[in-house]
Amino acid sequence: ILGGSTAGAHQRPYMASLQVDGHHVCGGLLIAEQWVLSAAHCMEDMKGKTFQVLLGAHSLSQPEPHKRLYAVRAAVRHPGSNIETNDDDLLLLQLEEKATLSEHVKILPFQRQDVDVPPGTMCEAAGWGFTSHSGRKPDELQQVERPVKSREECNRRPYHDNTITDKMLCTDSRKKDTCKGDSGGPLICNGVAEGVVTAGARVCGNYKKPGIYTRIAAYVDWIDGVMAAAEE
Ligand SMILES: NCc1cccc(Nc2n[nH]c3ncnc(Nc4cccc(O)c4)c23)c1
Repeated sequence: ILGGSTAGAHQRPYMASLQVDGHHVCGGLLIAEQWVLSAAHCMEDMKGKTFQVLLGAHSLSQPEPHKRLYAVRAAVRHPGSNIETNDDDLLLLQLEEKATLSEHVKILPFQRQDVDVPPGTMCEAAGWGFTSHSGRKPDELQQVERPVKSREECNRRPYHDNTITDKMLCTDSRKKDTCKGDSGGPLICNGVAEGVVTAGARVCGNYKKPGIYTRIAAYVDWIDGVMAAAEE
């Protein structure tokens, strides 16, 4: 997160850190006791390694009583996701067991009504991604407030030039923005998860490349279907 601030400890108890070999690679959000939603692109640099999911954390390094690493029983990428585009950039991770819910670990409701968030709505992104262009990695969860940018404007030059579909939304990215390591994390508007961070042009903090999010409401049937079909 560029231009943001340290979140209050455990004030975002739905935040997940996707870890490979003990290192944070992406964000995620707890949407059910045994399910974390993230971004399909987060599985790209895995080379067959395995994910673990960290829940209940504020600091990535310090011992915290409610912090716990979960093994992943299943990783389901959206069938439409691919490395060339931002389309359908969603990943569902089934935890090895149900998460122990507490004040520090909670489920975040997501938007089920497929209606665009009105442009200008102030939303929040959070994550442990880069806090500087030089690639500084925070130890504690960061957050930033961003206004939604209309799809019509986001699709103009010099912005994203007609690559933003109805299943994506944009936020202004001048100075304050998501960045590497924030992919997969939530965009929260009025207390409800509306989007999942996608890297898009991978540019951070440049007003010409607004932040792009996958609109969760456009994938409710897929999400419900995967969770319902998964075996215990
Ligand atoms: N703001 C959109 C957004 C959301 C999520 C991730 C991303 N960026 C990235 N996703 N993956 C990446 N691999 C390498 N570099 C990357 N961005 C980068 C790194 C250092 C300086 C800088 O200005 C930009 C990214 C960008």
